[in-house]
Amino acid sequence: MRQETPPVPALELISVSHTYGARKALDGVSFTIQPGRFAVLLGLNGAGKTTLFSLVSHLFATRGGQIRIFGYDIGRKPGDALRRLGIVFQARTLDLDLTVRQNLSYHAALHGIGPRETRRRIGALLESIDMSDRLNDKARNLSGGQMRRVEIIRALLHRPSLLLLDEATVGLDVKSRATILADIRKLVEEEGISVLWATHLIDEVSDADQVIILDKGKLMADGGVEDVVAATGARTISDAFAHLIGSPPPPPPEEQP
Ligand SMILES: Nc1ncnc2c1ncn2[C@@H]1O[C@H](COP(=O)(O)OP(=O)(O)OP(=O)(O)O)[C@@H](O)[C@H]1O
Repeated sequence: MRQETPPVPALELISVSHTYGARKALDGVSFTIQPGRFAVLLGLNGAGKTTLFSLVSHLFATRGGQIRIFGYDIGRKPGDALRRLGIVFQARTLDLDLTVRQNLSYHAALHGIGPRETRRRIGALLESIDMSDRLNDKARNLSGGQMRRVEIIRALLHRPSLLLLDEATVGLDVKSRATILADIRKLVEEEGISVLWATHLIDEVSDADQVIILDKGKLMADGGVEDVVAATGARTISDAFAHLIGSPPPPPPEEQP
């Protein structure tokens, strides 16, 4: 009988640790995300999500453990690994004095994409987020939600297979949050892209997601929503999260005072 070879994971962390001086930000974290999966990295402020993103994107060197993107070790084969990775950081990174076109073209040039192909990709991606008419607007004239969506399509310009988003909906209104989350879920469904979505908001988790819970640098749970709920003996993922981190999860922003 022919044995099926298992797919190469989109992302693999093996015993990853990171310290800032004496402070341990990540402590032996291991998990795997399979291709085409939407994985939510759930943790409160200070859990270690941004540190983890900095290691996966090679901003920091991995000193403890190993990170592989589609089988490529980020330390040994950074070019091969990073080519497959798109990333949207928590902090805003558009140049406000440049137009949408200039912000996007600059990123495409960094990835060696030619001018004609750049124009084609920018046109198609802007259309997909219904922002074709904003091509020549300065970034500073966009709303917070529009800026985020431009950052997301910028991260997709070089056609990555794995997309990382760090608290992508922070500071946005309810409608923009829902639109962005729905757009990303559509990408997973239609393009088979793999996503690691970092958030502290439990309402961004959906039943079909893989959920990875971090607390104070430690991996507390990793699995399908149903499995994580069952493993903690809770009734909902919100209760499971509260149980694992030892405090009630923060309410969604619209319920915050
Ligand atoms: N440059 C730094 N120097 C020292 N300590 C740091 C630094 N960056 C982060 N830390 C600490 O490392 C831990 C993890 O922080 P990190 O920013 O990765 O968490 P996070 O889950 O992304 O939180 P947030 O959502 O607030 O950004 C925290 O205790 C934080 O104070």
